[in-house]
Amino acid sequence: MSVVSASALSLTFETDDGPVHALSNVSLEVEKGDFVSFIGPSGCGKTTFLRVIADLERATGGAITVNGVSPEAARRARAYGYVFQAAGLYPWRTIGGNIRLPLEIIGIPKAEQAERVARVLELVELEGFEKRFPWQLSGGMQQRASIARALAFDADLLLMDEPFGALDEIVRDHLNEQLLALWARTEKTICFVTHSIPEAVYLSTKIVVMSPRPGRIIDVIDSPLPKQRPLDIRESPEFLEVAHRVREGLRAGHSYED
Ligand SMILES: Nc1ncnc2c1ncn2[C@@H]1O[C@H](COP(=O)(O)OP(=O)(O)OP(=O)(O)O)[C@@H](O)[C@H]1O
Repeated sequence: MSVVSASALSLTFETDDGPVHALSNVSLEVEKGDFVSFIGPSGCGKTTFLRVIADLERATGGAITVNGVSPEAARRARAYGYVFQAAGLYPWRTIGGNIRLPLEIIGIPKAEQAERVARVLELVELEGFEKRFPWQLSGGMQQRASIARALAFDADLLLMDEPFGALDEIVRDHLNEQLLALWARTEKTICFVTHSIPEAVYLSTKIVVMSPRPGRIIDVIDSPLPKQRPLDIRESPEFLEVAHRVREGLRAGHSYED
């Protein structure tokens, strides 16, 4: 069974300036354990697609299931953790307090909250930072804390919307490595939005190239790269070939617009 199964999905926003076709005829299967990146220019519907999976938007056409059920049923069953573009930590709560907050809201017993916080802090390599406040952490560490918060739900599916977009390249490289290690250890299914070709190719088992107006899929690339990926794999011919195909797809999508 696919984790996400979309078939001829479309979503049109009715706005004062007329309809906006954010998604058109999107069909995609995300299998358990996949690391799927969505790449494409601004406005091609990447965030909208993630939000449909998360039941934060409703499709206006086609069909989608998450873990075999409707996005609403999946949300109620806490099927996913969501990591946003900005870390979005509450400044008046400690890192541990931020991670705990959603667990408090859904009524997880205190002892289990503590266990989960300790486990996810270890997964993102932030042991010892539980009692610090967000402003005492670097941008990269804050983003890791927000990943920890999403992991604390213990869902098999992680939705990540450009989590590293605001970070400099060195920090981003490091977080990409850490995220791959975390993915390998936890065997989660990850849907990841990015604007960066190297990031998409480095991280993914499957790359979905999208194009705007209307937002649609141009190409789906199954990565030939092995699961173990040192950073210097980015200089290998296989890597460069996939990056080239992504770039070609983006270019083709762009000329469609003109
Ligand atoms: N609530 C909304 N009402 C009207 N239009 C919307 C709404 N949300 C998104 N859109 C439009 O739908 C299109 C797709 O937006 P979306 O945010 O999914 O794109 P994106 O690919 O994630 O872009 P970016 O890379 O800039 O985040 C855009 O044209 C956007 O303006």
